[in-house]
Amino acid sequence: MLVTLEGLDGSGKTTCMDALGSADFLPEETVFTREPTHSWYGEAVRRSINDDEADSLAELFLYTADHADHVANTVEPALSAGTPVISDRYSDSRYAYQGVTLTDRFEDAMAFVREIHEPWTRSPDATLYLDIDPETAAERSGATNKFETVNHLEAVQENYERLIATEPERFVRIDASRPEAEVAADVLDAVETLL
Ligand SMILES: Nc1ncnc2c1ncn2[C@@H]1O[C@H](COP(=O)(O)OP(=O)(O)O)[C@@H](O)[C@H]1O
Ligand SMILES: Cc1cn([C@H]2C[C@H](O)[C@@H](COP(=O)(O)OP(=O)(O)O)O2)c(=O)[nH]c1=O
Repeated sequence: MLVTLEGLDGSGKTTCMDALGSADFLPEETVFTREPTHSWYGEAVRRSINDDEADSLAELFLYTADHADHVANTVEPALSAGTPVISDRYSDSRYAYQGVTLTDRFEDAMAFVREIHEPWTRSPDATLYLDIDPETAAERSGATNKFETVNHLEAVQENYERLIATEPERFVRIDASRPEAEVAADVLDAVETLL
């Protein structure tokens, strides 16, 4: 089973991944992973994130290359062996974020990004959406990169809502504005139920 965590920057994904890492109900071999990954493709992505002049279409393909490598070399092999995979960000991040950065180039940028993935990606079985308002998200994330402004995060949030409306059965919405321990407890409960 592939479970993904999604949400705005600062929504608490890393904090919840840490809590999942010490959950005793998960098999020892569970793969905890993330996008951008730690591979050299992921390094290229981080370089682009920190470059305010990066071309948004080139950036989409860097993220997508990282995803292709992640699916082929981490996600699929684990799933084929029956090992659960939990990923901090995954394809929905591209649909939501690059669905915003590419709005000046495509009529429906999110649809374009989805079409690029559709023939080869492996969709998540379930996605936990850490729901938080853009102001709190920007505050918590410290607005350290070009994606972390309130205006940008508002548009990203709208795209996440579009994705949830399209596939409500895949998403579990978690109110991430509550204290860390409560959010993490809900995430653990949701994953235990899913598995
Ligand atoms: N529920 C919460 N309430 C208050 N602060 C939180 C909460 N969850 C996370 N934080 C803090 O917000 C910051 C961003 O959290 P993090 O888990 O790194 O988010 P993300 O991985 O989604 O960007 C960290 O300083 C973290 O300690
Ligand atoms: C995976 C992914 C991340 N991003 C953005 C979201 C973040 O602003 C940035 C880095 O992601 P990440 O390191 O997960 O940031 P955070 O822990 O703050 O949520 O990259 C995209 O725009 N598209 C993507 O496909």
